[in-house]
Order: sequence, then structure tokens, then C-alpha cells
Amino acid sequence: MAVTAVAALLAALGGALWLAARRFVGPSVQRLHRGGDSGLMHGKTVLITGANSGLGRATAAELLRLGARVIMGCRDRTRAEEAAGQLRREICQAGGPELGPDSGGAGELVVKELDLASLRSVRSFCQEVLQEEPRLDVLINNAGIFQCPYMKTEDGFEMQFGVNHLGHFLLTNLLLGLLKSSAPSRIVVVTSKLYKYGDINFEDLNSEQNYNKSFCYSRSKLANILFTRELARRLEGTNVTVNVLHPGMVRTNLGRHIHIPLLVKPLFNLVSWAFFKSPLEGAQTSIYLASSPEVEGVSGKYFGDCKEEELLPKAMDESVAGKLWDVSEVMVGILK
Ligand SMILES: NC(=O)C1=CN([C@@H]2O[C@H](COP(=O)(O)OP(=O)(O)OC[C@H]3O[C@@H](n4cnc5c(N)ncnc54)[C@H](OP(=O)(O)O)[C@@H]3O)[C@@H](O)[C@H]2O)C=CC1
Ligand SMILES: CC1=C(/C=C/C(C)=C/C=C/C(C)=C/C=O)C(C)(C)CCC1
Repeated sequence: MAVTAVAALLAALGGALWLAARRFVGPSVQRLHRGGDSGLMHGKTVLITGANSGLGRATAAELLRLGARVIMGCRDRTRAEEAAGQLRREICQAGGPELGPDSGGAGELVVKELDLASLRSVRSFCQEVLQEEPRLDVLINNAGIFQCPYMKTEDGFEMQFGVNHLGHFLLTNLLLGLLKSSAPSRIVVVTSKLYKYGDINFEDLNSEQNYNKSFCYSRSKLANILFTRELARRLEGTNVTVNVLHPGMVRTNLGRHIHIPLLVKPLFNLVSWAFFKSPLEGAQTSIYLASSPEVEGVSGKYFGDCKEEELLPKAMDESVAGKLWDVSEVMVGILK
């Protein structure tokens, strides 16, 4: 009995040590921009959806530090103002450059309400942006929802497809004129490697016949890639580029709809601490695509860890991408 207990304790200790070693010795994405780059985004306006949490928040922090005017498109004003306040304090406490448009150092943060589960909200958000912003240099379609129970958006779309694909589809289309008049400009789309398990089943895009939450997330992330590739084709010659990235596995609030028994949660936390990237590590490819001179003029490509990666054939199917574009135009009501 005692021998078994000691063996179990040793195994647990060994496991914990191994996880810790993996965390600290394992590969991590190098942070791209340090002090010297602090003016890289000065004079540029960046719009990030879902900027109050996780990857969006980390991307906003870094682009702010690099001098950008960052518009945080968020569905909950209170949560967004709270995040913006924290970001401003973090930059000041880190002894970073002074905040504000005339400081010549860090940029400024602007919070605007945007609920991607409501086409009405997307339209009024874009109207506000078009009225108030003379330019838009970078649009980052980052917000996302993961494996929620079956829910519909205000307009009756399955929630994951509605928020992750259709809301961003309308947003991007309504802001394209401003992006073109601000060219050279960039669009950055956040997808997931889980796109591999999705398919665009045109006969049931609202999942009314059958709802599988994993499949629907994967389908929405495949749609992000097909959208990027079709848009890149349509934007040829405009000096507006669009690229898509996967961030890897990152410790964020994305797993909020996954219910894990209270007793097992510490184990999951340990595993995520050991194996998942931090939000700042996960945000590196978004920051890279938004700001690096290395990707000037590059369009229609898929990135991970700041490097181009190969896509499965289903994500490069031009006829599916074209059909998805046409169907999406009808769904969001922008068909001319
Ligand atoms: N974390 C990971 O391991 C991975 C993440 N990704 C992708 O990264 C992106 C960012 O997710 P991550 O930072 O991890 O997750 P978080 O849950 O931390 O952030 C998601 C953001 O999206 C916002 N959001 C959700 N629904 C809406 C909506 N209807 N309208 C506007 N904003 C909305 C959330 O707002 P609120 O806080 O108000 O809910 C939040 O700001 C997603 O597109 C996700 O698919 C891809 C692969 C792996
Ligand atoms: C941190 C953490 C969680 C978060 C999970 C996340 C962040 C899931 C990410 C999903 C991925 C990889 C999506 C890919 O597109 C759980 C499971 C709720 C349990 C408690 C610890």
C-alpha cells in the first residue's frame, strides 16, 4: 500500500517536473518587435475585433506599443473599457512610450461597440467608423466563438458560422472602400488548424438538420480561409492585402463553453499552462502580418508562427470559395 502511494507520488512529481521543463525549455515564438520598433505603426489606424480578451487584447497591446491608433471592436462596452484601461496602465507601468496621438510614442486606444452576432450592429459600427475615421490601415478579424451550444444570431444564423464568418464577411465588405482609399493596407484573418475537420455543407449552413458544435466551429474556420483566398483574388491590383493565420493553442477565454468538472479543472489548467501558448506568444503571427515590412505585398497566404504554411486542398478550392462568397452576400444582404 505504502509502496503504491510513494510510487504514485513520485510519478505525479515527475510528471509535474516534466511539464514545467517542457514549458520553460520548449519552443516558444520569439517576440518580434522590441523597443527599437516602437514607432513602426505610428500614424496607422488598426481595427481589431474581439480586442478585449485573449489574442485580440494581446495584439492590441503590442500594436498600441508600436504607435498605432487601435480601434477595439467589442460587443460589451464595459468589458472593453476595462481592458482598454488595463492596457493603458500596463504600457505606462512598463515605462513604455507616452500614450496619445501627439506623443510620438505609443498610439491611442478607442473603444467601439460591435456585436458580430447582429448584422444591424455590424452596419451601425461600420457607419460610425466611416464617419469618424479618415483612414484604416489594418483590419484584424480576430473575434471568435468556440463550440457553443446551439444558438442563433439575431438574424437567424447558426452562432459560430454567424459570428466567425458572416459577421466578419459583412464588416470587411463595408470597410473595403476605406481600406482601399488608405492603401497600402492590410486585412488579417484569424482562423484555426481545426479548419481541417470542417466542410462547407451549402445545403445546411444554419445546421438546422443536425448540430455538431465541433464540426460547426471547424466549418466556420474553413470559411475564414476560403473567404481570405477569394478576397485576395478580388483585391488583386488594389494594394490591399489579406492573409490568414492560425495562432496555435493559446490560453484564452475561448474554451468558456467547454464544461469541465470542477475536480478535474486544476489538471486541465496544468496541462494548458504546460502546453498552450500565452496570449502574447499566440498573437505574434497577427502582429507580424499587421505590421512587418517582410509581408508587404504578400496576399492570400496562410501563416503559422510567422511563417507561410501549406493548406489542405479543400481550403484552396476556388469554386467552393466563390460559391461561399456569393451565398454569404445573399445571407448578409449585400447582393447588388
Ligand atoms: N485560443 C486558441 O487556442 C485558438 C484561438 N483561435 C482563434 O483566435 C481568435 C481569438 O480567440 P481567443 O482570443 O482565443 O478567445 P477569447 O474568447 O479570449 O476572445 C474572443 C473574443 O471574441 C469576442 N467575441 C465573441 N463573440 C463576439 C460577438 N458576437 N461580437 C463581437 N465579439 C465577439 C469576445 O468578446 P467577449 O469577451 O465579450 O465574449 C472576445 O473578445 C478566435 O477567432 C479563435 O477562433 C484559433 C485557434 C486556437
Ligand atoms: C485554458 C483552459 C481551457 C481553455 C481551452 C481553450 C482556450 C481552448 C482552445 C481551443 C482551441 C485550441 C481552439 C482552436 O481553434 C479549458 C479547456 C476551458 C479548461 C481549463 C483550462
